[in-house]
Amino acid sequence: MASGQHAPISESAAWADLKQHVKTIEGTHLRNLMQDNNRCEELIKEYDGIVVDLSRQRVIHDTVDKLLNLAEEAKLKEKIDQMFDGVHINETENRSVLHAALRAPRDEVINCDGHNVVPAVWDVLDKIDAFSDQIRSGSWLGSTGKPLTDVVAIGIGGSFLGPLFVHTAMQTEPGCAQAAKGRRLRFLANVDPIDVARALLDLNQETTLVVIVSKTFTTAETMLNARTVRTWITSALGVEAVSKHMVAVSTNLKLVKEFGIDPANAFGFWDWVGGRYSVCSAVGVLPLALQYGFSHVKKFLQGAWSIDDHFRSAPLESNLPVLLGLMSVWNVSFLGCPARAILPYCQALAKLAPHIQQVSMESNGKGVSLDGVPLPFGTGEIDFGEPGTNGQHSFYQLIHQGRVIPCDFIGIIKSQQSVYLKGEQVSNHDELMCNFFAQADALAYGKTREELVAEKVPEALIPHKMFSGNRQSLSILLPNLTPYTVGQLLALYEHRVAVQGWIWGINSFDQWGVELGKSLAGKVRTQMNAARTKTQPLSGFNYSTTTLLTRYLQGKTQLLYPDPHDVFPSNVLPGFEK
Ligand SMILES: O=P(O)(O)OC[C@H]1O[C@H](O)[C@H](O)[C@@H](O)[C@@H]1O
Repeated sequence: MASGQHAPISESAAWADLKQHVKTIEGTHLRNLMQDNNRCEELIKEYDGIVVDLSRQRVIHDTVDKLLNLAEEAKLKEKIDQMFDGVHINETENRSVLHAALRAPRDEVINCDGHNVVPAVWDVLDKIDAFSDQIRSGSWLGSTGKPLTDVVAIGIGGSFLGPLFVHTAMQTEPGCAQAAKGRRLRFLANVDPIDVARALLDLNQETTLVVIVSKTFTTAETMLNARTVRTWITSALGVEAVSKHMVAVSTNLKLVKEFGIDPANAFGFWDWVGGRYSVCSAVGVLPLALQYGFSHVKKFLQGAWSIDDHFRSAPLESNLPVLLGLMSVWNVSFLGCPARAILPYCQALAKLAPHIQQVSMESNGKGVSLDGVPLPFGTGEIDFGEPGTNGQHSFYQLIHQGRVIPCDFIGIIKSQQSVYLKGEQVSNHDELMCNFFAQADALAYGKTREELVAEKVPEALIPHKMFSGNRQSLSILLPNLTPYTVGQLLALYEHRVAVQGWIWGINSFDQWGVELGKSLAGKVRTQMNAARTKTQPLSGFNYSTTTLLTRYLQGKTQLLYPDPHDVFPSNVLPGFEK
């Protein structure tokens, strides 16, 4: 190792101690561990209405102590402090990591490079408050004098997944639903023209506001979609309509202006907000405020801040994101479980897993330490998930009897919607939650041969009907699903991911791994253009790519640009008739 470089955490005594400890845990079964009420009580934690039950993790008191030793070894407390102090912990990009400042109360002081960033955050929030109110109240009208009732938010990755998650979670909350009456919010992420067709279906240019969301304002997919939708607007309403129908969210206000958007209609944020951590900036706040009004979105920010404040101040042993992160490190690095299932028993959380997938996998899927030293262990988790009970009828088979996949069960005490049919044993939400409670115990306890014999199951079927159990999960119970608790849930996961990254000693805030594919796509684009317009032969690709590309190019001979009206044929997109 070069001088100045740190040894990976796996060379520490705390890591070795945990490795050793695995043998002790291998001698236990959750079936027995769950009988120890004191242990369970110790592992059930609560903060600001959220209950986190870690008792079905494969841990005993000692394990938690040893994980806390590992946290100390990794200087976790210092790392948390450094983040809130605005230290440039994203070293490869030389940036602070201050998404928590996006939800800080007005009177909070959070410094970045010697100045308090909170007033600037609130300047943008106030601007969104005023703008969204103008749109919603109809004091801002489209170019033909009609109110703008529909919003299309164009963005991808972090400029899409977080806002979609929160929108999905708020949609059926009664107060939010009431506030959104008569309005539509659509997202356009994929560069696939099919996504354009879906996003614009049934929309009318005269009543549509387009929000282009891109931190860099250079992302190829977003910019092509933005140009496409601009054409959709201008070919119906004229070029002058852009100022009334298109606004932008970006850190790159220069490019926003060059695109033709009035700087007055641009909502900024800062390089200390990572894309996947940007939902609390104008990236999420603007589209959500347009749909639901700023007051609801403000509660979402307050919920996130509640966890931020807890994260920076609670002792590590009762700090929810810290404990959640440590459990994940234990599962991934010591118990050999590289995947994690995120299973909300709430349809409104249907987009939680896709969002956390980016937050977690883009943050922690790294191969080298902060110092650039290749790591002798794998980092990151393979995150996936679906709402329960849908997942139960799909992939849970594998989780029960196939591979061991630690699960996050998320349940809600009071549902956004209440249905209780006369004569039914339980309400519909209770029925859902019966599954939430049952699945965690089914995984932990399993089913033994003895139990099956007692049930007189035929011998030949016994091996098929046995469940090993001892499969770890954790449960998060929220009092309800409101903008506030959605904010809490978001921050809980964001900080948990950061904790994991700090323990592993990686930079969770860069994403160099997405660059290579982008630049290779650029090379293909250049050659595709040359092949289509100058019938130039392909060069520089391997045999396989050349073969497939040739087949692709032969399959489509279109060389001319169609008339804009053909770009949006009327049979696909009403409102774009010739
Ligand atoms: O917001 P943008 O600059 O358009 O970036 C959109 C996305 O681009 C890349 O794929 C990055 O890996 C993501 O982290 C980012 O969220």
